[in-house]
Amino acid sequence: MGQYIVRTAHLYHRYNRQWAIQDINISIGHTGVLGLLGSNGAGKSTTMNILCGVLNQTTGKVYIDDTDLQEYPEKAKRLLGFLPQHAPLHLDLTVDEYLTYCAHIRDIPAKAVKSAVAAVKDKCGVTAFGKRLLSNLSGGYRQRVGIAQAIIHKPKLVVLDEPTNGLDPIQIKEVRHLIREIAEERAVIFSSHILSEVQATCNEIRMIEGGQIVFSDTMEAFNNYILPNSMIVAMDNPPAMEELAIIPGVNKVELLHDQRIRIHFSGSSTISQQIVHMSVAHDWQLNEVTPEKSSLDEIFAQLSNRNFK
Ligand SMILES: Nc1ncnc2c1ncn2[C@@H]1O[C@H](COP(=O)(O)OP(=O)(O)OP(=O)(O)O)[C@@H](O)[C@H]1O
Repeated sequence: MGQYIVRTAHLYHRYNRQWAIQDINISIGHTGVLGLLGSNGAGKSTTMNILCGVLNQTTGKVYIDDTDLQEYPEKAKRLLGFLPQHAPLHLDLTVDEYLTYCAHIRDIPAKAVKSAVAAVKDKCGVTAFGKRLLSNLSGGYRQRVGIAQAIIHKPKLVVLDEPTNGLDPIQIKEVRHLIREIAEERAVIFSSHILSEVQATCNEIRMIEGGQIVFSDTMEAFNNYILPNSMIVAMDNPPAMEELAIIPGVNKVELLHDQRIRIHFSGSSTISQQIVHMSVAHDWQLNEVTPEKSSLDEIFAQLSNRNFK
């Protein structure tokens, strides 16, 4: 068993003249969830399709548990399960028929198929829907069946491309829970364009933008990295805006419609303490300080500029 269940080395891909991804190096250990976060068109699906051997890279290597995916596709693909962005569901089949079909495709021995289908239905919470046509399931349950087909053969690595896309908030919560459960026994890679989604589910994060990885670390490191860069303050006796604007580190102040003030700053995490001290000294009667975190767009912009790898 290798150190990593999946490792890519200098993956590049272009569909036409333009590179869709460039120099993607991702590795993940044998358990846990790695989130691939990126906006639309960033290169998530391209990366995942290559990771799963559905698309051949232009250059670079993918190793699944140290097996070269291009050289030994059959051996490598036995180790992985994949839920593409558009789940490969046959809507005219029942859940039982579909999962039985998937079990056969995955080479599960005939006498073990029934128990494999029952076990995966139980794991994914679809036991009650075995006889239901897939076309009659809600989006959330279809997605559960999509995840079930990806894990029916007990792969060591599961790759899920935007698994919560189009689901309602309750379904999203349930699918997240399922992903975390699945990841207790194996590695999971999943993609999303929603930061909170990745924050809620993953231990590791890789942020991709313009086809390149712009952040690669643990979720904890990422959360520490996205420090607040603005705050909302409310005061009963506020000073003139100019007085706040000249505080060192403050970039801009905005008076909001409810008379609260948004202060944009950079480089200093002590601005809020300074405001509190000045408020006491000048009797501004401060009654609220709320830090605001950057939007995902701002984080992408910051990280892309720094080329932080
Ligand atoms: N089959 C294709 N032919 C040509 N260009 C493609 C093809 N598929 C993707 N692209 C381009 O490659 C780039 C990366 O696309 P990709 O689908 O990997 O991004 P993504 O992060 O998964 O986006 P989304 O969340 O919208 O699916 C984009 O510029 C996209 O337009």
